[in-house]
Amino acid sequence: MDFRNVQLPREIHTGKGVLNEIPNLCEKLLIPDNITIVTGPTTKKIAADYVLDLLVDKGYNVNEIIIKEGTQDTVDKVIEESKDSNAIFGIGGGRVIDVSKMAATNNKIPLISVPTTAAHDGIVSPRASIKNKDGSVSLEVDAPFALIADSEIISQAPYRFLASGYADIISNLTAVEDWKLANKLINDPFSDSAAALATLTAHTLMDQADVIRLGNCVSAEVVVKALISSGIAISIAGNSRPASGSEHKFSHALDIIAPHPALHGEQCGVGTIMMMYLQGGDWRCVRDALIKVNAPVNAKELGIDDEYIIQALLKAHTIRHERYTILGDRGLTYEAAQNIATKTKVI
Ligand SMILES: NC(=O)C1=CN([C@@H]2O[C@H](COP(=O)(O)OP(=O)(O)OC[C@H]3O[C@@H](n4cnc5c(N)ncnc54)[C@H](OP(=O)(O)O)[C@@H]3O)[C@@H](O)[C@H]2O)C=CC1
Ligand SMILES: O=C(CO)COP(=O)(O)O
Ligand SMILES: [Zn+2]
Repeated sequence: MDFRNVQLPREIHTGKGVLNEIPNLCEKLLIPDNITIVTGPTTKKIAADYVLDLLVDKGYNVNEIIIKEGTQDTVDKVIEESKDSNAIFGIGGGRVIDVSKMAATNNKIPLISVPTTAAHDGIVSPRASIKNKDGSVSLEVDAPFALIADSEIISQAPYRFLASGYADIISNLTAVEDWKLANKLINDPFSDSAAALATLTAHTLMDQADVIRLGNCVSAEVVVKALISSGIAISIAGNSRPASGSEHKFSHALDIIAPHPALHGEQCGVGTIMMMYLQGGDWRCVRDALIKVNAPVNAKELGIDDEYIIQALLKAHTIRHERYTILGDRGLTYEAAQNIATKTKVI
């Protein structure tokens, strides 16, 4: 029999002001004495210092590490500096949370994920993306032990992050189609329940564009809950297949090629429009939903030159080559790439 461990967070707290629940949560989770907070220079002031005071008031010894990069060197530094800690709090954006996930997994201690934006489903998934000389590598890690997502803080972040999280969820639509294709063509293991959850989450958000565009606490909570569902779909699948297909390959390629890449979810949203065109789906409907939430739908709005879009389309199939998608083994010709991007109004 094939046993697999599906890892899910044990505690999920979302809503306005949930940061204040952190001391009681620590008590409930029986976290003993020493806590490491990993944060960034901006997010330190937005949330980490506040949490640090709450924890110190509760009697904890707290060590705060401020990181600026999501590289292996940074991970190694956090592993070393948190080796005597009983838990890590990752308080910040995706980079901070991924470095925290890596360190917590390595040191076999629980990670409490405290996102300050809802820009992608990495806030809760058992994956970490670490930068290297070839761009980045996506690694399997322990899922966060708990998630504390304060919708007030998340709604006060620049609106762009929320639209990015929305687009990252919409990209589940093409990811799942790619996964079905790979299952039919090369017998790639497929999970009906993970695919159904990922697709349902994307459809639910498609219908909620008018709520998201308001950028308030309710919008933040709707996106956070969708990101949680998507992260759970990844946990059930045991890999990122339900949430990452050809559109993510395009975004990963842009991260390598474009001199100034846009946000992860923004790029995935534009990739979804083009890959859905290739898959024969209703790409106009995806485009309309992204326009409604003010997410980028073309090269200009991404702030990326047309030529980099074409180059990323040409490179996309080489990223994580073993993951079969609509791009096939050989990828696109220059003419096909140009045609897809033009037809979908991306360039
Ligand atoms: N694990 C996974 O499955 C996934 C991981 N990723 C990874 O996540 C990273 C991208 O994450 P993302 O969150 O977009 O970006 P970053 O974590 O890089 O954060 C971008 C900037 O936003 C700042 N910031 C964070 N929160 C706020 C806030 N509330 N108000 C104002 N500024 C804020 C950060 O501050 P500060 O300088 O303090 O950090 C940083 O300067 C990449 O490394 C990517 O590879 C992407 C998708 C999935
Ligand atoms: O971004 C992700 C899901 O939204 C994770 O994707 P990757 O596994 O391609 O890094
Ligand atoms: Zn993503």
